[in-house]
Amino acid sequence: MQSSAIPLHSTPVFQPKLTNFPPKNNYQFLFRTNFFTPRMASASSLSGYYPIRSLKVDSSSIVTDDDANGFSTLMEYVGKGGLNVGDDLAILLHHIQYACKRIAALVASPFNSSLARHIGRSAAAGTDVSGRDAPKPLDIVSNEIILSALRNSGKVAVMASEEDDSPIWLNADGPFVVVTDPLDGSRNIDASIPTGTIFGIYGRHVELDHLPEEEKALLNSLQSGKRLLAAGYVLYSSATILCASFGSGTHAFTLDHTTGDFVLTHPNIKIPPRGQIYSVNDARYFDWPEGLRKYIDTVRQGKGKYPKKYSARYICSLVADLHRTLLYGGVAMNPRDHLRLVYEANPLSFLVEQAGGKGSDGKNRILSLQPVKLHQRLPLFLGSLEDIEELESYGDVQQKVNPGYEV
Ligand SMILES: O=P(O)(O)OC[C@H]1O[C@](O)(COP(=O)(O)O)[C@@H](O)[C@@H]1O
Repeated sequence: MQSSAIPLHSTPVFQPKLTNFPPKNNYQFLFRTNFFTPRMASASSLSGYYPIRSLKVDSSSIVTDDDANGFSTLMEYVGKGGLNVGDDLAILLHHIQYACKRIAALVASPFNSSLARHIGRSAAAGTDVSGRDAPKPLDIVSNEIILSALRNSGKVAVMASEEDDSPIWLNADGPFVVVTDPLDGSRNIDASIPTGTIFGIYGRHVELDHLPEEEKALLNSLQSGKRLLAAGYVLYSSATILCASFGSGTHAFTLDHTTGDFVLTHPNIKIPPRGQIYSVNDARYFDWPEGLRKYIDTVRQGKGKYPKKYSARYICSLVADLHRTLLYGGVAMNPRDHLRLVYEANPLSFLVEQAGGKGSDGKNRILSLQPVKLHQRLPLFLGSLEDIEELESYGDVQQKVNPGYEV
């Protein structure tokens, strides 16, 4: 139980010095935030971590409240008074959360469109960035931020990112492999619609250590979702929320901008077994197979197993659509081959399962799939256990017609 004595922080009011803005020809300011900059964090610089050990945690020992403050931060939660995930993973998380605070600052910055133009020009030299799926400049910047955080952690052997053609080999001694979509939903960014970062963490396959770098980087990145040690997303919205699982429940932490800490606000999220919301781009209705059409027609008329008329909600930003689904229940889906197994479907299915829900491609459990290609795409259905099972019972729910859409 959270203590009711949550301290109220006074928000500092900064007087902008108008003469300083915008800074002249210098976009570096966008990378600076008021948060602490971790360099190479070490176990001794992060108080209270036990030496490295496996991720088997005793959830009965998890401390969710800090006596002094009435809340616990992400780093306290994973430290020795909480989950005690071990030094290596705690250090890695420290760097990932810092990277996400930088991305949060970037997407909320009044200058991000100038940055987009600036970086867009350099990225465009010799490259066609006009296509719908072409990386947006903020994708590229976010990718760089995550890459530098993982490198600085010293704990990552390989990073595989949706933004890169191939995985990047970082450190032969790094115990972890990180897969990531650094900025999902970035097509929404110019309208300030929520976006998110997704990440999954695996152990490095030591038995592959003898292989050439390129080969072991790829094989380490193609691990089945069943092997995830931890996964998470960060939602950049009216609040910045880091939602993570280390294999013992799904927990969400909200960024307190006054302290720079992610504070535990949603311990042990349990997705309702039924929701009353479906989330899909239903302009695609006429490209859907019969089974999916029937399912949606049925639930929106209140004729499904749950006799309520379902409502539609679709942000078109996977992290935001999933976050709502975790809290309110229902189904978030993209029935066409669009979302990526490695960077999106696996980490998010892990979180959903840890919250008691289900992640499916319409036929199979996502976490049981063996990725064969790094950028493999598939239909994705995430949500309440009973809703997903009902949807799967319609059989024919994967959209095969995928013409590529203009918006
Ligand atoms: O165009 P659709 O099929 O509605 O797809 C929308 C989905 O695509 C995404 O924008 C991801 O696309 P990208 O991986 O190409 O960025 C999700 O955030 C969103 O859920």
